[in-house]
Amino acid sequence: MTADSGLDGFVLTRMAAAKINLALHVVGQRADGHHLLESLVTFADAGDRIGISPDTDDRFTVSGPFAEDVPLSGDNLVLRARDLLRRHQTEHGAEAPPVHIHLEKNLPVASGIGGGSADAAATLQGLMALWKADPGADERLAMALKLGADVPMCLDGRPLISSGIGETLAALKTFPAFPMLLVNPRRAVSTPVIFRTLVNKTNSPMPSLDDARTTLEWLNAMQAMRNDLEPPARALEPSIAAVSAALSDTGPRLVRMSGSGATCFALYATDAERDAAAVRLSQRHPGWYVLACHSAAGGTNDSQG
Ligand SMILES: C[C@@](CO)(OP(=O)(O)O)[C@H](O)COP(=O)(O)OP(=O)(O)OC[C@H]1O[C@@H](n2ccc(N)nc2=O)[C@H](O)[C@@H]1O
Ligand SMILES: Nc1ncnc2c1ncn2[C@@H]1O[C@H](COP(=O)(O)OP(=O)(O)O)[C@@H](O)[C@H]1O
Repeated sequence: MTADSGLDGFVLTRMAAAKINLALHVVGQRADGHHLLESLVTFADAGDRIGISPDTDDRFTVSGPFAEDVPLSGDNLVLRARDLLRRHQTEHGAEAPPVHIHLEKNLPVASGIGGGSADAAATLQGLMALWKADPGADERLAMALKLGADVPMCLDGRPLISSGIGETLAALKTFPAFPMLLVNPRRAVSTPVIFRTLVNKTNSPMPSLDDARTTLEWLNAMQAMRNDLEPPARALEPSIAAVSAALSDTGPRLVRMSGSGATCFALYATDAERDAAAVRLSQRHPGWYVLACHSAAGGTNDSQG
């Protein structure tokens, strides 16, 4: 396992898109301690990248700006996904020959935008294609959940509403794309710690989103929603308040923290407004991670208005 330069020459490449919890309501807790969530989720048109090629032995290499922050051991979600799918193949008498997997780590680690989950999902998808593996929908969901609560939604990759701990997914019939900024203060935040410090485990559910059609209707609906993990994350990591305030100063339509933090997102009316905000924030806060991108559109509505 060594550092490597890039993805040129790989037989197969996959994007592992950043996941954004546009809203996240914690509505209960299971007997096993896992929290029951309702979340409005979309994906960025940017993220990590995975390359896979057949090889004589299994290999794993990592490059990219956040390569040093990911475990290179078997704990890496890329390797856990590979090993899980291989076990499934072996149990079904199917082939799972050695592969070289390369991870281009572009997303900050432990940042609330599901980089590891997206990497696991992209690895499963890539290896299913390479090994011609077809576990079926139920087994695929079970494997994804074994890797993490966010992995099923990352496999889906479209704007959706998730519930349970992330096992129930409902794709959105319409959802607008937005010019979006993702900003992280480069402070890792631990998901289990945030869940543990959350005081109120039973909060009001998300409102019905059945009537939202236009961009304005979606924005109004999202403004009335919350991220219940934001208060405990702000208490643990004060730089989240600074990121959120700096984003709010740039005239966006919505600012909120994603997942368990610390990344905050801002949605803008136009690419030009987003780009001006990105320049301003990068100049004022050179230590922050600032990514200008678009969020994915759902269904047939790809309006950017
Ligand atoms: C909070 C969310 C929102 O999308 O995202 P991130 O902040 O991680 O991006 C997810 O629920 C995170 O999912 P994921 O990152 O896959 O978490 P997992 O590895 O399954 O769980 C890590 C730990 O977080 C806690 N956990 C996770 C999910 C959940 N619904 N309830 C929990 O209490 C548990 O202590 C668990 O052991
Ligand atoms: N491929 C990977 N990318 C990022 N983190 C990984 C990966 N594999 C394992 N991890 C571990 O998973 C944890 C959560 O990372 P990540 O998925 O980036 O968090 P989040 O979902 O909060 O953005 C980290 O503690 C990290 O060490």
